[in-house]
Amino acid sequence: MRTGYVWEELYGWHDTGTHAAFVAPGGLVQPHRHVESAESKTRFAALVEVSGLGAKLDRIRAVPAAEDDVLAVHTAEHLERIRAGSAAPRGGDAGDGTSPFGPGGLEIALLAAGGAVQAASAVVTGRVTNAYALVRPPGHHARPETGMGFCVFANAAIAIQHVRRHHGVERVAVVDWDVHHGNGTEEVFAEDPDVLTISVHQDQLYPKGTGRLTDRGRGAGEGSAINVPLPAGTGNDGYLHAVEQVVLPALERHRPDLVVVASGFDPAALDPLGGMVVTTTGFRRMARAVLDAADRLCDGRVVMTHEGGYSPVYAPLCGVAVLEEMSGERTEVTDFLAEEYEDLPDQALRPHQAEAVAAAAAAAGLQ
Ligand SMILES: O=C(CCC1CCCC1)NO
Ligand SMILES: [Zn+2]
Repeated sequence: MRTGYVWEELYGWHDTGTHAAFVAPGGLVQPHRHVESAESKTRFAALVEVSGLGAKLDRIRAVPAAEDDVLAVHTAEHLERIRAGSAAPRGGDAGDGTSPFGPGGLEIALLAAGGAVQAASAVVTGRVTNAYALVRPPGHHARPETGMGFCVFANAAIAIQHVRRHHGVERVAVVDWDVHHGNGTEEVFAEDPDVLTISVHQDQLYPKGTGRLTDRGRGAGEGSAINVPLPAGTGNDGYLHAVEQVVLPALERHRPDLVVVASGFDPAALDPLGGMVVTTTGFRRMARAVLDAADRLCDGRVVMTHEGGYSPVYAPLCGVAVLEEMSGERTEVTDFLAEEYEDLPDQALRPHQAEAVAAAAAAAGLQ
């Protein structure tokens, strides 16, 4: 069992400025670092090293994604928008006005997509069993014609199209456990029956108007998108219930050659953007379930691309927990919150959560 790992220091140089989350400079909020700052990612990378886990992983170096790989997913206009912003003295924006980047941002965004491409290539060529691409900027909101939600390029989608074109991969399943709907990945593959996208997210958190039960893909891809909108306040048992009742049966039905996880840690209890109460234990259980399904279905081939997760303290703990499950290694990293939270009523599966999961399973024809 070999687990690949992508991290490049340059990801920490992606500059999202001082937008103080969503208030533009000059608003009523004292300027502060953007909520999508480097910190939660650089601290995750640091914990991988300091815990000793890094020495047991197969380090995969990222190279910038080739432009034809980007253009397999995005429009030429979008790529030019990023190129122009990157050449501007104060940088630019990925397209929605809240996804800024600094001068040179194109190179870093290409390196993020390229990190996902290299991780996926290492998995499908058998260099490693599975791989975690700790990349930045994130990608799961990026649409063909625009970036959004802090995402510049659709990293996972670009990696999927690359391995389908270059390594004969045909059927892919995407499991997105970021607290926000993976609208970009879903849109890229909405008409493609060979790529199943499953998003488990907080109902109508972001983007508004997408990720509904009724959004199931279109045309030839009808049924190739599954959405599991969960109520705010869902904890470990609710998430595991969603995985067991929807994700696993959908994976069994789709029979993928490769599983891609859009790994966001913003469902975590300490995350400033999410409204869920998942702990490291919850991420560990979800990862275990998906990894075991991949073992049954596709020789364990799993690629994870890092998405959201904004707690500088807690996201790193969640990341190490997932990497431990992927690699089979164990570290001395502990999470006292998980121990305290384990017995809280928040973590129990509540009736309205079970109803939401049952509705998603029914909408996906899984019941
Ligand atoms: O973590 C994220 C970013 C979500 C924010 C983007 C703008 C408002 C919410 N997406 O997965
Ligand atoms: Zn998110």
